Amino acid sequence: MARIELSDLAHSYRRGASAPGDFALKPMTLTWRQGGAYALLGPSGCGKTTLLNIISGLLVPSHGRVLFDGRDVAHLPTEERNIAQVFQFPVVYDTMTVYENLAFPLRNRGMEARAVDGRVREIATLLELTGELDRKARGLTADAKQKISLGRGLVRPDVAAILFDEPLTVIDPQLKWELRSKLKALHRALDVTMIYVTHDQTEALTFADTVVVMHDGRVVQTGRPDELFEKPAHTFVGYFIGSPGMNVIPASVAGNRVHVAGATIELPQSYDIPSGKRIEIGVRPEFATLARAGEGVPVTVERIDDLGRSRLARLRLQEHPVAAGVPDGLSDIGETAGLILQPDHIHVYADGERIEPVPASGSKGGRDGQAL
Ligand SMILES: Nc1ncnc2c1ncn2[C@@H]1O[C@H](COP(=O)(O)OP(=O)(O)OP(=O)(O)O)[C@@H](O)[C@H]1O
Repeated sequence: MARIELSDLAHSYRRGASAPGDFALKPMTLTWRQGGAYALLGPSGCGKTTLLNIISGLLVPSHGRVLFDGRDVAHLPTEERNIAQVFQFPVVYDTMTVYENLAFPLRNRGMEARAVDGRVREIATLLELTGELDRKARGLTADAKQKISLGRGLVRPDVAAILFDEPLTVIDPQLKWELRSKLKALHRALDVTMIYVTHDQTEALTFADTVVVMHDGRVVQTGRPDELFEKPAHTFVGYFIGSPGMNVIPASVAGNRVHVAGATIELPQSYDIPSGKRIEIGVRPEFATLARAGEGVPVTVERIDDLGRSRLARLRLQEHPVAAGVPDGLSDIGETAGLILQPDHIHVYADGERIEPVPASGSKGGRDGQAL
């Protein structure tokens, strides 16, 4: 078990890389605490696998250090890092029984037979594989094989961390729910650091205590699922998490006043707006409400989606798409309408980064690296 620190880490697949665009991973400093359940979340191509491969030892970073409990392992191969990995597709020995597959990583490390048996049965119970232990892996379904792969990843009691790379991709949707909650329970039972890579926000938010959101080779936010929802640190996080995502609207902000499309909204706090940056406000559809024309910010109605228990308006604010709730009593909605944004749920962004309101005390904190 280990605390994993990535210190000034960056990676480029190109030789002589210098421009930011050359880097699959831009410089980052992160600490993953022992025993945490982490999800590494981001769209395809944002650098998740690159980061995971650097932690596991499949890739040597072009810059920076990878510390396991303070020891630099950046140049050590996977076998010397004490890491367990579960990949997208099952890795099982078809000719072995389920029991032998689960026992393999333990026997390989010279664990004595009685301890192997105890551990294999413990993991089999947790994954509900006890009834299958004597069956050959060959002939099992892809779902069952992936369960064995998960078991092989989880079986070693001595690992520094278990890395999961989109492990539920091949799993039937119904079983996905079950396995995800099982993984969460296993995490609690085994007290091991788990890093779970996914591009699926539901998987990330239901599995992890801490979600690390990546975008374009950078970590744009780390936080609890509710923090990512309530205070997206970057417009990308607001947009990527939530369904539909956060509305991002160009605006001008002065002190505690937001000016958008000719309307003015007073915010509960003031902002120091940096000059020369793109200023936007972000507000989730949950805190945006459709109103009659003449109220709030003028918008054009594109359509109203009936979601059964509620209605969602798809709007245009000038040329920008916006989603907002429709109050129960509002009917006969024409092409033009108004939009009410809840001031205490409006965030202000400069070049995509969230700006904190001016603190009442006037003190500002600095930040070096991120402790996850
Ligand atoms: N072996 C490689 N050689 C060159 N470029 C690579 C290599 N592997 C990845 N890249 C590039 O690095 C960037 C990050 O890729 P990476 O696979 O880490 O992203 P990802 O978030 O895991 O995406 P996906 O979910 O599609 O695997 C991408 O631009 C990709 O094209």
